[in-house]
Amino acid sequence: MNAELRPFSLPLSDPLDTARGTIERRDGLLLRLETEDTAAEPAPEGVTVGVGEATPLPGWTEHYDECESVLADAAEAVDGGADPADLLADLDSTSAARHALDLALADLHASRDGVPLYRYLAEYDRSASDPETTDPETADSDLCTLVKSVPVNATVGDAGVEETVAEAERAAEAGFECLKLKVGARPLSADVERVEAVSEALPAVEFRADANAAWTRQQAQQFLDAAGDRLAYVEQPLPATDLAGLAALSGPVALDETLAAVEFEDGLDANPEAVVLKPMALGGPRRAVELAERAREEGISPVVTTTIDGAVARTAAVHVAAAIPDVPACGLATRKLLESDLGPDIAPVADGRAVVPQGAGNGTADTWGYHD
Ligand SMILES: O=C(O)CCC(=O)c1ccccc1C(=O)O
Ligand SMILES: [Mg+2]
Repeated sequence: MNAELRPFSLPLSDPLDTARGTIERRDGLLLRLETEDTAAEPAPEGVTVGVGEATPLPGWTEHYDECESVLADAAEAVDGGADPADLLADLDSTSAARHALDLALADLHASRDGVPLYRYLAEYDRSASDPETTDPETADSDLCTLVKSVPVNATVGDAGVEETVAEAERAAEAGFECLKLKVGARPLSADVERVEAVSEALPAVEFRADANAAWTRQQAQQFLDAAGDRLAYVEQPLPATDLAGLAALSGPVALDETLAAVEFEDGLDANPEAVVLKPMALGGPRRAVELAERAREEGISPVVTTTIDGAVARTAAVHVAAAIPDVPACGLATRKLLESDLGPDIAPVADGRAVVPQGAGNGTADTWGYHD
């Protein structure tokens, strides 16, 4: 197998203001695997390609430099004859790098099988969770459900009341039925006012708020008491590792940063309303689908989002969402925040839903040559 790495840098046209600061650009690496494999039905070209993306974001993943260095080692090992699947374990503490390899492998397998990535992911999860009863002969016919699109939320950055309402109205006008507001960057009373204003302006829309770990226990409870009734949940009201505080809050809470900082099972024990699954922060699309299944077993809602990734990882996250039955609205409408992208958008958002690509694999292998 042959492995190649290529760095990229994507500026945001619309920087995202959060309680943690402003996200202005996304730098990352594409990983391309190519194999002349011995599949029953080899691709006409005689090779199969898988492309993965690592777009690290400290706070959720390792830093860029570490990501680049471990991926360069992995690519060299693959070129030297190592089985890439054996290298995944080495990347356990570098989730963005692991994501690139996990996605490249999943894309390669799905492409070789001639199925869209979401079908491969759903199948992979079934056989992982129930190896005894999954008969490979019949499994595929059981899983022929066509998922054409998945529901997505609009993401509204931190801003004053008027701008927040205007932005929310534009999103609702564009067909979004679920909106996520960034909070925690201004005084509590101002955020409560923003939530009240949007929910009064748009009574039919479901709202979420994301505090990006900005509050103390007391502030978080105060916000939930004042605005909780108007919100489906508050994402990450407290610092990532304050599990006891998160578990003690009264009102609906979702975990995001926490999932990148502690064992997933410990996060589930805090009994959140929802878990925000970022494949980039969890080590890859296959892992994200497994964790979604675990959350569901506990009655916890799995919401899929990205760290504002490029087209390769964003499309893969759409496949992850499509592999989860009855997935709730996901934070996947982030293409419009980017000024340029790794390739054409094959999972475009319209009317509050993202189109799920139906070609083989992730469908983004040609992004490799896009900027050439
Ligand atoms: O979930 C969404 O609506 C979009 C993604 C998002 O908010 C986000 C994007 C980059 C980094 C962190 C976050 C976050 O959920 O906190
Ligand atoms: Mg979040």
